[in-house]
Amino acid sequence: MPIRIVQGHKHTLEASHINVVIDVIRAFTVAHYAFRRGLRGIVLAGTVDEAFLLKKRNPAFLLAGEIRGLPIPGFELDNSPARLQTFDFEGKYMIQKTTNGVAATLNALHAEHVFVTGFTNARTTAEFIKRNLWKYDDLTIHLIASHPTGDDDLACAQYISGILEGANPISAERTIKRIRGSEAAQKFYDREQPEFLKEDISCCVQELPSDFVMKVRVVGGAPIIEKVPTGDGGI
Ligand SMILES: O=C(O)[C@H](CS(=O)(=O)O)OP(=O)(O)O
Ligand SMILES: [Mg+2]
Repeated sequence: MPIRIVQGHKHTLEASHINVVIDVIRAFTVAHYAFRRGLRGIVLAGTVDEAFLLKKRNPAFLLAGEIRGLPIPGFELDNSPARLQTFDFEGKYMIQKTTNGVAATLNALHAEHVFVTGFTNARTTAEFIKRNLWKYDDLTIHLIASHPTGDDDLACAQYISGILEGANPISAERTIKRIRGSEAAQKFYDREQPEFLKEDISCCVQELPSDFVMKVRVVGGAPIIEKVPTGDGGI
């Protein structure tokens, strides 16, 4: 089974059947929590200007994201899963612009099926793929760990790979330990950087079984992340 793990967000990938883009800290943890709170979809924006343009065309959409991890002036939401816990997403759409996860996804659209996930939905996503898409004889999968150097997304990619292959899977506990110890996590524990919440990392390392996966669909040239129910085999 050719599963290839790729690290970073500036890749040029060959076409494949499945791409899974991983961003644990924090973009697709944010996405997962927002969907669990009623969000209907996420439009991906490559730049801040593009995000504002999308907002102009769709004033009800929420702007969310970061630059260097920090809030973007004029955006309703930053990239903190902890801060969105009380936000009402019911029936809403979000425009997301982030450094790693969103950029990596925009460079990973050349596949029949494109999924995104953090650790919170990693097992659900891996089991969904195994159940529904394991039918190709010559299946090719890219697991894209979007942080260029950090171990958080790489650990999660290896966790997913272990579940897909079923041989010597890495435990959730070991994966969580690597996420907490990763370079990307350290600023969240730094008391001199209070804008980064340690609660964000707690949000990122929980496994939250869901009845959906997050799948990218390109609508009129615009990539949108949507919920696909796990019970739905006909994706
Ligand atoms: O905000 C984040 O967590 C990161 C940016 S950084 O690594 O903190 O600078 O963005 P993401 O695309 O969610 O990895
Ligand atoms: Mg990240």
